[in-house]
Amino acid sequence: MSLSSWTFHRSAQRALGWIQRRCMSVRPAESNDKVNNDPRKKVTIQTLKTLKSANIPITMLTAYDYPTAVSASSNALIDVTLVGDSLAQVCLGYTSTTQLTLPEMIHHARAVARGTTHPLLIADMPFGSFHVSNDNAVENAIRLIREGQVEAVKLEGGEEVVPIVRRLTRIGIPVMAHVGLLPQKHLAMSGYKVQGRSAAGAKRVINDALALEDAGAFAVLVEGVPKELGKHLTEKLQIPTIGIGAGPWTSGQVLVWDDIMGTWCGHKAKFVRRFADLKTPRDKGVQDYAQAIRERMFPSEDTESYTMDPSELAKLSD
Ligand SMILES: Nc1nc(=O)c2c([nH]1)NC[C@@H]1CN(c3ccc(C(=O)N[C@@H](CCC(=O)O)C(=O)O)cc3)CN21
Ligand SMILES: CC(C)C(=O)C(=O)O
Ligand SMILES: [Mg+2]
Repeated sequence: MSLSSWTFHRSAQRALGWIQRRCMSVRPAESNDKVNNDPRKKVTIQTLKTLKSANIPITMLTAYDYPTAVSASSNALIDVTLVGDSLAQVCLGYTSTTQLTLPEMIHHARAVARGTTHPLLIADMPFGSFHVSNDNAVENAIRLIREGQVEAVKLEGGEEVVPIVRRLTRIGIPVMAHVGLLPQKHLAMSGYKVQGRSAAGAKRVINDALALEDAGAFAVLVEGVPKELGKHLTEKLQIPTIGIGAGPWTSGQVLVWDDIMGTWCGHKAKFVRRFADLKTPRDKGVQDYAQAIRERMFPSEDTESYTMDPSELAKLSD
């Protein structure tokens, strides 16, 4: 594609996106003027801080490919799109997130980036991509930004990842921290268990979160903790908290795409709410399609087939 037609293509795409988004829903009217009611307006790290201070819940949803990214961008209500390493399980069929590689994450992040408009775009740093050394963590975070085309990275861990978070934020890579239940540690923890139920456990999570805020994290994701701890952390931290299984009082909430759509067939955690049931109509679509072929009901001779001019057809048997 030539440079001028490429430029035209991009600006036409942008204009089309603008028109589409203008036609889509905006936030409820009762929200105040701090809210991003303008779907053309890009959500930034500053937006998230403003939302926390205005006490307006931050909305975050995972996406793993172009169509899910387009859907997550389809109205102004979603603030953040996360290319979570849950990608491993819900999209790639691995048994855990520890099996996901950095090239796989980059491949999906790029696709999500192509479909993302106003939401802030964040990718998880996969297991092993930030543990070997600080230099290696920086290299891999740069790959996610440059090749994966995301705007920030998220990484799991407490005090042990503070030096990495400090290094990344200092060189201008925004970091979302992730504390509480850490799925990448399921092997060491013998499963997925709610964290911080005891006072001592809760203090560990609080100290982790405070250290990560001090290291420069712009927000902290809090997974699988009692609701009281979710509230306490949100009050104690300056930066926004995004909860998943952390109760209703965090600065925002996140869930996995397939969990809200009802298409995930594996274990359903207590914190999951299905907001749609797409599995039933999806599987019925497959069944109806196959059945129509078997019964020679597809394709229709009239409306779904091409025709040949009869005179040309006659020549075939000459
Ligand atoms: N579909 C899906 N949704 C997710 O939220 C998710 C993934 N996959 N994969 C990556 C991680 C793994 N996550 C998980 C996995 C299991 C539990 C879980 O079974 N929790 C128990 C806690 C029991 C307890 O300690 O009391 C539960 O029953 O809710 C929680 C989070 C969250 N992430
Ligand atoms: C569950 C969310 C928080 C996540 O980290 C993921 O989707 O990988
Ligand atoms: Mg994750």
